[in-house]
Amino acid sequence: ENNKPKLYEHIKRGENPELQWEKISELGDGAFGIVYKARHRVDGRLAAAKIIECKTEEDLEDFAVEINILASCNHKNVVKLLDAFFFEINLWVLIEFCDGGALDSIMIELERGLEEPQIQVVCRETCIALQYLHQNKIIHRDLKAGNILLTMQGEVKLADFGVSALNTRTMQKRDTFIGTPYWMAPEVIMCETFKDTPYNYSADIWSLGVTLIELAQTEPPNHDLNPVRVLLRIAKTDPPTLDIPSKWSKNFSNFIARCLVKDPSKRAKPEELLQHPFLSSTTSPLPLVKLIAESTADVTEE
Ligand SMILES: COc1ccc(Nc2ncnc(-c3cccnc3Nc3cc(NC(=O)c4cccc(C(F)(F)F)c4)ccc3C)n2)cc1
Repeated sequence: ENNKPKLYEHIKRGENPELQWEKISELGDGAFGIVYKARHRVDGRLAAAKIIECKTEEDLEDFAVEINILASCNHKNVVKLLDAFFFEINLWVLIEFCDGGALDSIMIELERGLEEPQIQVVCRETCIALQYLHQNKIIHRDLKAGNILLTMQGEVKLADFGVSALNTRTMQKRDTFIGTPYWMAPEVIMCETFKDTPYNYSADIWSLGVTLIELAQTEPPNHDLNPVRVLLRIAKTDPPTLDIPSKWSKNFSNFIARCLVKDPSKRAKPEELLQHPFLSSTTSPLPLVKLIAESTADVTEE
């Protein structure tokens, strides 16, 4: 049908990616395929290349969703799509390489959390990224330190290594199994029917608040509970706070409190947060350059 070409407008078909991109090393083995560090054979650009085996056209459709999201993003704080190929049942997605790695790996490497000036820079850049995504009607849905990438120059780039693309598929599949609507609660109807309700966007702001606690303490609140218990606990208890508030500025604690508001309609928006005193004083990426140098230094020493 005529909508096919539109869905795949960013995916090159019938071209062998290996003629343009050379695999250098393995970056990780994701749930849906291996990710390599790759270099462009002509201009030397570095990329992270995810190679996914697509057995059915449905698989391809799922991942095309992610590629369309990435292709529609053009912002300094969001990872950039460099290339996409579908060749011999393999889908290749190539993203600009961020040489500082993800923030959770940096904290593991350094065996400590970030200092407040470093958290301020990450927080401001991530708020700007969220504002951009929300303006483009994109909800991240999986914001955490593991999805925030750094470069050696101290740039902050929002990524999503999860299976968000597949989630949409399972979401659609889930929708069909959601059962007859007569017994459905209003908020479930709201969530399923008006995907663009402002409340869905504000879920990313809650996740930002939890991510800030993770950056300060290396783990998110309730990390010691099993996943089922956590769901009940988040829904039932008061919003989490920093374990030792006296270690941090009042502005930091207050910023987190504006994100971790249980009523989505009362939760802060990116615009408000960017005016908050915790962020207004930050300008230079310098604190992050120091952090990345330390963490990559450790790696080279090994
Ligand atoms: C272990 O050490 C390192 C060192 C450097 C890096 N740098 C790096 N730079 C860029 N990408 C990656 C990466 C690593 C593992 C898996 N995927 C990566 N990037 C990537 C991301 C995506 N997709 C997204 O980030 C994405 C998908 C949907 C939405 C969005 C967003 F909403 F944020 F725009 C973002 C697709 C394909 C790839 C290869 N890794 C990683 C690990």
